[in-house]
Amino acid sequence: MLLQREPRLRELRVFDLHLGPWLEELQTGPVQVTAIQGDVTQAHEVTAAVAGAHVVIHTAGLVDVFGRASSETIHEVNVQGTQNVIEACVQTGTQFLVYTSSMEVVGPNIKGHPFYRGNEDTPYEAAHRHPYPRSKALAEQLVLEANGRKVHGGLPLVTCALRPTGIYGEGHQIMRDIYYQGQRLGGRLFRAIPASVEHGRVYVGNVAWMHVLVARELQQQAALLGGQVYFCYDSSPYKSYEDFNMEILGPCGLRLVGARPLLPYWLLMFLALLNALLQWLLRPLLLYAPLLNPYTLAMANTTFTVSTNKAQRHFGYEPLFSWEDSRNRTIRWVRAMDGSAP
Ligand SMILES: NC(=O)C1=CN([C@@H]2O[C@H](COP(=O)(O)OP(=O)(O)OC[C@H]3O[C@@H](n4cnc5c(N)ncnc54)[C@H](O)[C@@H]3O)[C@@H](O)[C@H]2O)C=CC1
Ligand SMILES: C[C@@H](CO)CCC[C@@H](C)[C@H]1CC[C@H]2[C@@H]3[C@H](O)CC4=CC(=O)CC[C@]4(C)[C@H]3CC[C@]12C
Repeated sequence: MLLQREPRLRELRVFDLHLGPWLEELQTGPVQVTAIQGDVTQAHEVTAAVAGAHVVIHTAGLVDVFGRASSETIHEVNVQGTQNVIEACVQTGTQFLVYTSSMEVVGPNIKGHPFYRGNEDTPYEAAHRHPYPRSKALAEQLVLEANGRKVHGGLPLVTCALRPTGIYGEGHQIMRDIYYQGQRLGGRLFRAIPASVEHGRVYVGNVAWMHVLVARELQQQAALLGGQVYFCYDSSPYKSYEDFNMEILGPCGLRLVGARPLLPYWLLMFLALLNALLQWLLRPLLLYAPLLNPYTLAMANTTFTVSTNKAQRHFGYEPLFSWEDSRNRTIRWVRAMDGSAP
């Protein structure tokens, strides 16, 4: 999107642990695209990649709520990695840093308090035990506290953090896994979450667009945007996590069975705990990481939606993709996956 929507772009550097063939497709236009294979936990690699950059968009992260990675690894990538990016900006004189934070920095909290169509100023007790939200909250704090630090050359570092709600769209692995789960169950999914529990979702293209826009406006309005957080939002409907997924998986042939959860919450939590026990027992032999675990069940059962226009007020953000367009693009992606089932 930077290549399509940022006319002043002269070079795009993509720094990632895993580079993919998709990068070759980007290298066909007038803008120089530099792919750098590297690890954000390695400060020297980050510094080398950042040197000479005008703006850094730091979106790398270990997104794991399924117990695949250790809490130490999650912390090392998400927190230490972010610290490395900040120090690289300071040492090399890069003045603008945008961080991809997350709704999870706020909630849902461990007490299951609902956050109903809240905004960046809504009071809410952010309390986390899980390594992922803790790491995102610590990383966001580092980024916001770094705002105003002097970078090499004496100018101030200008930072901000974007907080996407549940991202969906092309490449969404969880949506993909749920689709194949439904196919294995004869085209059916079984409701486990009450339809009344709203969970915020935002299309990946609109998240990308907000990053492009804030990276541009951060340079023009440093005093207003520096040190700020912005929820990522669009016109995706407020629905339960499962009902939202069915907006996409329904047209792909799946059916959600049950107008209300087929099992009581206590039984679902028992099954989630059983999954967690199995994961622990099997770990020496294999990685067992199902969707259902105590954390994901609690998350899915706690309302968390945002209603805000802070990004619009501060830097003129308007979603680039309508709900219909976002939905149709995602449906097309799911349909194109057929035949590539794992
Ligand atoms: N998926 C979601 O619903 C949401 C994601 N986010 C945030 O968005 C950002 C992108 O996440 P997704 O696109 O969902 O996940 P993703 O796993 O598709 O993207 C993460 C990227 O970071 C790279 N990466 C991981 N460890 C690295 C390391 N040590 N060094 C360099 N690169 C590394 C991965 O290779 C991958 O390309 C993350 O910071 C995540 O916390 C925020 C809110 C919602
Ligand atoms: C119990 C299952 C019955 O169908 C449903 C399980 C759904 C969960 C896998 C998801 C429910 C809420 C999701 C999280 C939410 O969208 C916020 C997130 C923000 C991020 O930064 C990363 C992803 C995630 C933690 C997301 C992960 C999947 C859910 C827990």
